[in-house]
Amino acid sequence: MIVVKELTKRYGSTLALDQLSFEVHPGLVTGFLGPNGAGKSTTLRIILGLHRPTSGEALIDNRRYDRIRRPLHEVGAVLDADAAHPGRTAFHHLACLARSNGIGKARVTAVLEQVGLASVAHKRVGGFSLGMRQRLGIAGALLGDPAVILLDEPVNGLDAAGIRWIRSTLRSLAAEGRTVLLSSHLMSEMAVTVDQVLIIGRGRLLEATSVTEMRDRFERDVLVRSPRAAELAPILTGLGASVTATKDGGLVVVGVDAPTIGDAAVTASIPIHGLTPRSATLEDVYLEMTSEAADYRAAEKEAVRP
Ligand SMILES: Nc1ncnc2c1ncn2[C@@H]1O[C@H](COP(=O)(O)OP(=O)(O)OP(=O)(O)O)[C@@H](O)[C@H]1O
Repeated sequence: MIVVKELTKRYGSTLALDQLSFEVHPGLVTGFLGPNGAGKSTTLRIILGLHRPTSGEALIDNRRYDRIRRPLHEVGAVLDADAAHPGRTAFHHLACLARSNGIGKARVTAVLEQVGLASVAHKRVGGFSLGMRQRLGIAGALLGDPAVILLDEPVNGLDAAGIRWIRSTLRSLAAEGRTVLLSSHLMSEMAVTVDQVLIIGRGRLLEATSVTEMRDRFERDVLVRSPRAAELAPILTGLGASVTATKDGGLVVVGVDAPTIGDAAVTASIPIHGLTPRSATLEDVYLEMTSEAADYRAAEKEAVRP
């Protein structure tokens, strides 16, 4: 389990993290989302002891990363798909990593097998596609069989097959009881991959919830069109709906679903000309949540332009 407690990080005058707190639980895939510059990489780097927080702390199973004696056995991370030297073979790259952590070659062979790179184990990394390099990164993260796995933007630039592979790999790692945290700035990619989402903007936590909860919460309304809308409205209100008339004579109905509205109209012999359920996509919700933070960054970049 990862616990982030009131993390604040300043880079000079930039407040990258502002009292950020959250928990990441085992057995689930958790997405760490936020627009560019929101503070995701900074947070991951602090969790991994690569940056020092200005204040607050990040704990992995109750310890700071720099207090963990055999880190590769407890935390596996992929921050950059290009971390491996292009002149080395996949096997050599992993073998070096393994040796420095007291891990044997049999484990190297096993993780190469696990990520589907066994057939190219002795090929140079320089000739690998992004998808293969990403698999190699994950193989490195899995070397020590860690309970916690952190990935920074793992699906960035991958093709559909690569994304599908990452998704199923992360799901099975979580199903084994591991804590899996991955960052992304794209909700669309995360919606089908993660169970939980942590959304940040301007270094602050905006939302911590499950994907299912987020979908339910933001299910929107039904747009109803009827030549006798004025008669239909009180009937729907009587069913517990909240009904608002639009300027062009439609009804926006919240609280009852489209079939219920249709049935009520038939019972009252009121003709219906349109019945449109409108649910926000997770992407809409995410963009709405983070728009202020994104605008702030865009404005900031605009301001420094010559
Ligand atoms: N080493 C650094 N020195 C100065 N400022 C930094 C440094 N690292 C990050 N920042 C700033 O801190 C803020 C958070 O950056 P961070 O890279 O953590 O965001 P992010 O959410 O990972 O963004 P992205 O999706 O673009 O990678 C940004 O304003 C960034 O410019």
